[in-house]
Amino acid sequence: MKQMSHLDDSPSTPGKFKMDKSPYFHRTRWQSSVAKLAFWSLVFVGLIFIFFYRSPSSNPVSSDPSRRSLRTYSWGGPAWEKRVRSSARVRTRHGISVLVTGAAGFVGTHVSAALKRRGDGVLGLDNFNDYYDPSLKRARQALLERSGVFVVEGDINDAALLRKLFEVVPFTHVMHLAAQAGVRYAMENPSSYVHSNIAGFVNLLEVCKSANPQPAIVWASSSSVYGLNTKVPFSEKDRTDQPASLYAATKKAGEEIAHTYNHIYGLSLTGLRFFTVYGPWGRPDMAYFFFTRDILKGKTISIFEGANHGTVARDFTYIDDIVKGCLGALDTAEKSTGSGGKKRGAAQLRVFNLGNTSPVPVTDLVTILERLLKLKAKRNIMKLPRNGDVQFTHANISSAQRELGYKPTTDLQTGLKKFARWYLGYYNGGKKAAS
Ligand SMILES: O=C(O)[C@H]1O[C@H](OP(=O)(O)OP(=O)(O)OC[C@H]2O[C@@H](n3ccc(=O)[nH]c3=O)[C@H](O)[C@@H]2O)[C@H](O)[C@@H](O)[C@@H]1O
Repeated sequence: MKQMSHLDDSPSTPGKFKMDKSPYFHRTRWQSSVAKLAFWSLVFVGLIFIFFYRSPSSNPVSSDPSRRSLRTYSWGGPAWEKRVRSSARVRTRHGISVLVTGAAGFVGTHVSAALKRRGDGVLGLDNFNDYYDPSLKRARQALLERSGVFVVEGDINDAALLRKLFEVVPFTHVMHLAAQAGVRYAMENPSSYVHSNIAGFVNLLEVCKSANPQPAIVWASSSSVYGLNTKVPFSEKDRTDQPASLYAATKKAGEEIAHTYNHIYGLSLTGLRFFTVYGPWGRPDMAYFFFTRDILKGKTISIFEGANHGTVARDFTYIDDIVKGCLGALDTAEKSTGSGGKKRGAAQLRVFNLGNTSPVPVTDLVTILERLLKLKAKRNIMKLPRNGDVQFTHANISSAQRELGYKPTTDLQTGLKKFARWYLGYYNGGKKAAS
């Protein structure tokens, strides 16, 4: 055995074997081992340094959206609680107190401002993730702060934070708009959709079902749940079991999850299927927004078309109309029936289309933008990629009209005019183009 281990240790040249016995050799070998160890340690440390320095995700917690909940947000303390309470304070006799998730988002900002304007109590919550330029979210936050809405920085996956908020304020309603949006991005980062639209939603519902009193919840579903449905206009009764993107699948899952929490815990739940919402303070990942940016920059834009040059169209819906639909849903939401996590009776469960009822081809959208910006777009017509997009959407809104008093009044031309005016103002006459 000894010989074996000796052999294992020894260099392969037999001549050197004898020298092993010399004390001098021991010393030099020890020194050279230390030098080798030091050398390899340096190489190792260097490699680690290069890896972290060069890696685009040197801060994996903040740059991987699926792990955003691991980000630590600071909240709590008497001053913080005072701000929460004051923001959520109802200022009219029949007002409601609403927790708006995704408040620094496009729809969230508009809905929060509208609620505040009419005297309701509003508290915002947003994780300010970097799916698109967070400075736009900060600007929306500043706007809300000026009108008295405090936006708490935190994630809907943070149960302790949500519980704390309900401890401080007995919210009558939750307007749940926080989500991972965007149809095409779902192929790049699927887990962020599961994280926000499924795990986050369940976490929120868990806290709501245990709250006392339970709030009524209105939340954002999507027109994308109609997926490959070909029956037009889309009615809430149509099939929604053929989603064309993971985004759509997570929104559809949300509708099923809503059913479960309504059934088991008596939570009052209303899902709103938004149809391609656009307008001032919009989302830079949406076509009308980045078409505007690229036309101003003189960059070519890709316009999708269906098979055999088929028209791709959307039922574009203006933000102010959507806001009215959201307020209508909140105002007609019945109370949840459960308490202490137990159902006491049947509760309301609804789903509504909020669209414009007049689909417009994407090519026409570009023509309107050209007129408004007084510039010719460089158009590249290409086949609709197989990455989640559907060819057209068209809402039947009779249900929302009847039950929410929803009545869209803004056509695409008028709405885009308001958007373009905002865009040019916000980005300094188009000189400072959106990133
Ligand atoms: O209605 C909805 O539920 C959805 O509306 C939008 O999704 P989408 O309608 O696809 O909106 P855009 O991404 O702005 O696309 C608008 C139209 O432009 C087309 N498009 C998009 C990108 C592009 O480079 N070229 C192009 O022609 C799309 O195919 C689509 O017809 C939102 O991004 C989703 O978050 C939302 O849930």
